[in-house]
Amino acid sequence: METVISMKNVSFVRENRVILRDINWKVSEKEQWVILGLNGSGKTSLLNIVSGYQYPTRGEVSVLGHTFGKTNLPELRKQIGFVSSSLDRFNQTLESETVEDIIVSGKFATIGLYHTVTHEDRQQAEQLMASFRIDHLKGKTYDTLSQGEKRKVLIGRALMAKPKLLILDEPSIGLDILTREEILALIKEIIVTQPCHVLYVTHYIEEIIEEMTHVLLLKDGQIVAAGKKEEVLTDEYLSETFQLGMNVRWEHNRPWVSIEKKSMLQRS
Ligand SMILES: Nc1ncnc2c1ncn2[C@@H]1O[C@H](COP(=O)(O)OP(=O)(O)OP(=O)(O)O)[C@@H](O)[C@H]1O
Repeated sequence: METVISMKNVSFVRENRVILRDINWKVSEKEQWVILGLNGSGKTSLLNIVSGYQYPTRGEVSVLGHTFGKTNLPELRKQIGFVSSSLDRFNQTLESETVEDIIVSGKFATIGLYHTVTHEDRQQAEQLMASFRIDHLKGKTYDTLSQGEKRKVLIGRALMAKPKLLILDEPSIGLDILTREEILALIKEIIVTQPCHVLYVTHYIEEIIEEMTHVLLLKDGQIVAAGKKEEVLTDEYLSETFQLGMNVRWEHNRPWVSIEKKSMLQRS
């Protein structure tokens, strides 16, 4: 079985602060992982290391068979699709782009189209739009889209490069319940139909759909638990991770949490 991600004793220190400490984590074939943790627990830092945008201070990292320090990181990055709300930083450039151009640009990992686009590229983008049921948005510019439509376009853009690893950093942020379920349905379709692994970061435990198999819990840059979701999503581990008394229950193969009365409305 091929290892998708391997981290051995990884630490990440910035400005004399330990942001990630002694991370030992392995993602194998056919595993779809969710990363959970409070604000500032180190989730984005972990994703940035996986995608080669930040280098660990200590430890060994290997992603999709590329061992850091012995590999060409730009080559690795081409195999990783990254959908993050931080793309909003580039909104200025995105705003006036059409949906189809944004999706095609995913092939070149650029914001804006600066490369020669082939007929095949256009066809692939059309197929993606059809499968995401956003073909009616063709010709529209990004600034005219709803939040949910924008999210679908960015996920489509990430898939354009046929990534082996798709990182989704809080893709449901700012979405209403209906639109969030649409995005989750899309992610389910991707997991089932595409040969790529998903790494999903969220603050909402009920977004862990049936197809997501494993969970990593982070607290203060350290792993609280990592493994099969049924073993990790326990009252004890969740309460420790979120520093609140929490109870988990499973409904329609999804975990839902409630907060214990004594922990409600507490102020730090
Ligand atoms: N390059 C850096 N230099 C200094 N501090 C950093 C750097 N990167 C991250 N941090 C700090 O490390 C901590 C973890 O940040 P990170 O963004 O990884 O957390 P997170 O779990 O993704 O948070 P959120 O859920 O709020 O997005 C934060 O306190 C952040 O300020």
